[in-house]
Amino acid sequence: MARICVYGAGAIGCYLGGRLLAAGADLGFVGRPRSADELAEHGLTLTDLHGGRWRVPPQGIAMATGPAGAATADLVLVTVKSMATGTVAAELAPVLRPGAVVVSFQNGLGHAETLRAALPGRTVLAGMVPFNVVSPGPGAFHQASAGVLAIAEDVALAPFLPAFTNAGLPLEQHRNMLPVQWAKLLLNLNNAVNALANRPLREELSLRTYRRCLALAQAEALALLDETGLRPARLTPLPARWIPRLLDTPDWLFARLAARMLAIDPTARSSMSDDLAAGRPSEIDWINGEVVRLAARHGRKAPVNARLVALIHAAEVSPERPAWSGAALLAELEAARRFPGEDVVMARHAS
Ligand SMILES: NC(=O)C1=CN([C@@H]2O[C@H](COP(=O)(O)OP(=O)(O)OC[C@H]3O[C@@H](n4cnc5c(N)ncnc54)[C@H](OP(=O)(O)O)[C@@H]3O)[C@@H](O)[C@H]2O)C=CC1
Ligand SMILES: CC(C)(CO)C(=O)C(=O)O
Repeated sequence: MARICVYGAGAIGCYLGGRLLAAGADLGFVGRPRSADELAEHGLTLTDLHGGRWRVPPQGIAMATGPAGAATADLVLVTVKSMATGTVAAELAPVLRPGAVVVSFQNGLGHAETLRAALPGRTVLAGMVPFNVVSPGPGAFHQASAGVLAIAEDVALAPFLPAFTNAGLPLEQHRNMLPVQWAKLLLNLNNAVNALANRPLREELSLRTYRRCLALAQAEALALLDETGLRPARLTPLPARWIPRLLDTPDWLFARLAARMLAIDPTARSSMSDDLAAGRPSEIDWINGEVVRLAARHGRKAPVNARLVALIHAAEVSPERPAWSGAALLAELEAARRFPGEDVVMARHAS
């Protein structure tokens, strides 16, 4: 049986790894000592929004706290945050078997390229996790929204596909992952809005002022993508370019038109919100920062996304967790859009 290693035992790693283990996969984790202690005490309990529940007892979990845990793997799923990709690539390089396949199941772009550069001779593929995972308690991981895992098409995946299918997590293969990754990134532009709002996703997305903040960030990114000729893949019932208009509809209409977008566990927050809550650096430079870099490459500016980057960096070092009202954040982003050259912080966050 093919051996799988999940590198990074956090929300996504524990959920994917736990589901695969529960379906009988030969799988081990590489994670931090605190994650090893958590899983050794509590095992894994996986649940999903459809009422599914899977249990892996502590004795069924193999967890290494260093790269040696990946040495025998045929498939490595990289599930660390963006800033850790370079370190993981360097850690994998001396231990990974020559024929091993590596998949980046991370948000943002370019992680597969970073891993590939450090891992010559291995197949490195981009993947995409569309759903949210929350941890309601120690060892517990809950899939809080729907979606199908996406991955770059490759013949090297064939031996691993049954394990994912058996686990109820089939892999949808895509010939070109870049449009898929950009479509996910457009949705992830909400991570910053959600983190600044300091509210659960469902509550935040139910309020038009926050949705209009997201619409501004998405419209800016979509205009740049249009210029480069990149058409984002369709991950939602509506094509990506219509979503800003949908976001701008009144709350009652949005609730009717976008029921699927609001089908999220009421406690779920974006992974960026979780990062701020835990005092960890965020992935803002790999999400909204990617839009700012795209603009710069084309001699343009992306002032709305640049402002979100600045606000999140400020929140990362703020002693108090900001909780922007929708109106204040919208005014801030509108001002950034209207006066792109000026670095003025308009409104202060108001609860
Ligand atoms: N959470 C979610 O709902 C979703 C997340 N994603 C994306 O998935 C990726 C993973 O996110 P998420 O699971 O939330 O992240 P987490 O922070 O929950 O998990 C990552 C884990 O990896 C650990 N880690 C980091 N570096 C190493 C290393 N060198 N060796 C061993 N362990 C390491 C981290 O420890 P430490 O914190 O100490 O560094 C942490 O425990 C991100 O790119 C995220 O954007 C995508 C869809 C949804
Ligand atoms: C699933 C989604 C879009 C929102 O939770 C996400 O990717 C994240 O939180 O990072």
